[in-house]
Amino acid sequence: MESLSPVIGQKAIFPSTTGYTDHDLFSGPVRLRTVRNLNRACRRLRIRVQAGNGVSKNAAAGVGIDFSDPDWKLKYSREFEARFNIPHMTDVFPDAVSYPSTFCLKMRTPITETFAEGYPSDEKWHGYVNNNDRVLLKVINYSSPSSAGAECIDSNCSWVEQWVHRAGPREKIFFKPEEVKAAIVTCGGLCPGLNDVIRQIVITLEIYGVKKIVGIPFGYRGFSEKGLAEMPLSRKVVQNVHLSGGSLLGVSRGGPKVSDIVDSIQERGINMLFVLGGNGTHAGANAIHDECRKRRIKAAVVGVPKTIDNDIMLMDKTFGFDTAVEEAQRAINSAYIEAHSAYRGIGIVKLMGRSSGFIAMQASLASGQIDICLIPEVPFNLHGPHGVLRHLKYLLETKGSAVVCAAEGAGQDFLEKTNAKDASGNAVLGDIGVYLQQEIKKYFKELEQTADVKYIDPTYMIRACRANASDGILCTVLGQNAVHGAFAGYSGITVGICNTHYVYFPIPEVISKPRVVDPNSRMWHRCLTSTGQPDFL
Ligand SMILES: Nc1ncnc2c1ncn2[C@@H]1O[C@H](COP(=O)(O)OP(=O)(O)OP(=O)(O)O)[C@@H](O)[C@H]1O
Ligand SMILES: O=P(O)(O)OC[C@H]1O[C@](O)(CO)[C@@H](O)[C@@H]1O
Ligand SMILES: [Mg+2]
Repeated sequence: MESLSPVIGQKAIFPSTTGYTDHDLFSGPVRLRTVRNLNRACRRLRIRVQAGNGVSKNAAAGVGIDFSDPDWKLKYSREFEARFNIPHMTDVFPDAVSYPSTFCLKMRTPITETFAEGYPSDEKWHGYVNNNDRVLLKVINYSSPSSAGAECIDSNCSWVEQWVHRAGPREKIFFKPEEVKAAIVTCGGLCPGLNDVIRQIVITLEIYGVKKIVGIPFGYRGFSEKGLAEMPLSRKVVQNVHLSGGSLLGVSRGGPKVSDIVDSIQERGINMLFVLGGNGTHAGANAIHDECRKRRIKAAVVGVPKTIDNDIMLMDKTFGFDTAVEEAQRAINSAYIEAHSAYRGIGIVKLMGRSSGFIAMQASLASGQIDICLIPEVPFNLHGPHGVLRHLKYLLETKGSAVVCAAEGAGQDFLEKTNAKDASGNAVLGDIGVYLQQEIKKYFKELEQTADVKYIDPTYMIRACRANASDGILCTVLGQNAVHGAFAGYSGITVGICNTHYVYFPIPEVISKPRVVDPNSRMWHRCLTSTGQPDFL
């Protein structure tokens, strides 16, 4: 089929031409100077958005689509359906046999040891999800490309429905529970909720009747490193693990080649693999899925996206993000109290967020204590008449104190590049927090003005904690749905929440690029409104 999607995994997007309205920005009392600055911000933001914001929106728009074709919408929908098709075991094994699901909550007979009497099932139970059920990926019908945050396919912002697969238990399953050996692995950095997801996967597997469940220790490394033994898992083992942060199984970056991982999967007889991690981990999971197909191994590889950075495409949020934001507020509050109590105090908080400023933006919004929020997606000047330093001077003169929240990926252009990489190949970033602290001190020293600068770096504290209630629930649903997806015979998929519903995505679609804050989104505009910060360009 002719490719109609402009860029795989990327929607064709027309940028807003107006950015935001005066009403949106000036709904609260704003100082005159700030109004002037915000006006300038509007103009500059507009220019920047049109220039592309890193992701060249204009360049992506309409590429490959013949809008003069009266059927272009139909073709786009078909192409979309194909892109978001979720790989199934029957793609490779057309004769794969299905069985009535052993997941049936209505007939609560205890799971028998052997299923010798046949699988428990209840055909009248309406708790299953039909394979043809779909969830709408985009729910806003933008009337114009100039609407804030508009993501359009054509220049009229025509409405084209985009459906993705609904997650949940299916009536037919493609694995006999007694033949399943399920493994769980957690990779990358820590994230609140890892233990909650592990727990739910184990509990749900047991409900299906699976007896062989193991944890692979310390991420993908656990597949190859000697001395790292599988950890047997059961409801009893995981019962209370969600009460603490971290990962029961341990995490790591780097590790063996995909072919070595698949060798190990074959040797161990694993036929269900649940992979908890971020974009790198999912790239690995997809490669494992591909390699299993190549070798004609009947295995289901299912991901559960984990990242406090919230940088995974297409989903409302990833688990752990809410908790990280909540924890981040504690650091912001401390910085605020320090700054507020000091004579001409300035507090700086650096938060995680390698390429996405979601934590910094949301924590700034939630706390209401931030005067300047700096994120990787929005460039800024430190020096000069419109720079951050000049604004800090203004804040000290008018408010007496100021608090800055910076995402770790912000302002990297100011820092010396080292080309250093971590074990997974991720760039090691310079410390923007330390740099800001130094530059602020220098600036006020040169002005011969007092500035009491306090720097807080709560980095690991915001992700090493236990999941909060909302993340706990999200983890529960995602963990359960991961198991349902595997039993349904899907592989190379990941689970997510989409417009409050739960869905399965093919892995490549969610890792095609990092999800970033759209500087033209209502949320970033709300953040600017809340902080009152000007454009720093
Ligand atoms: N393209 C890839 N193909 C195969 N494996 C990969 C790929 N990228 C990363 N990995 C593996 O995935 C694991 C986790 O990757 P990484 O350290 O980048 O964390 P992540 O999953 O992106 O999570 P985080 O959000 O914490 O960064 C590592 O073991 C790494 O070797
Ligand atoms: O120090 P570590 O464990 O490599 O993790 C740091 C990284 O993990 C993340 O939290 C998730 O990718 C990033 O924001 C951060 O750069
Ligand atoms: Mg990553």
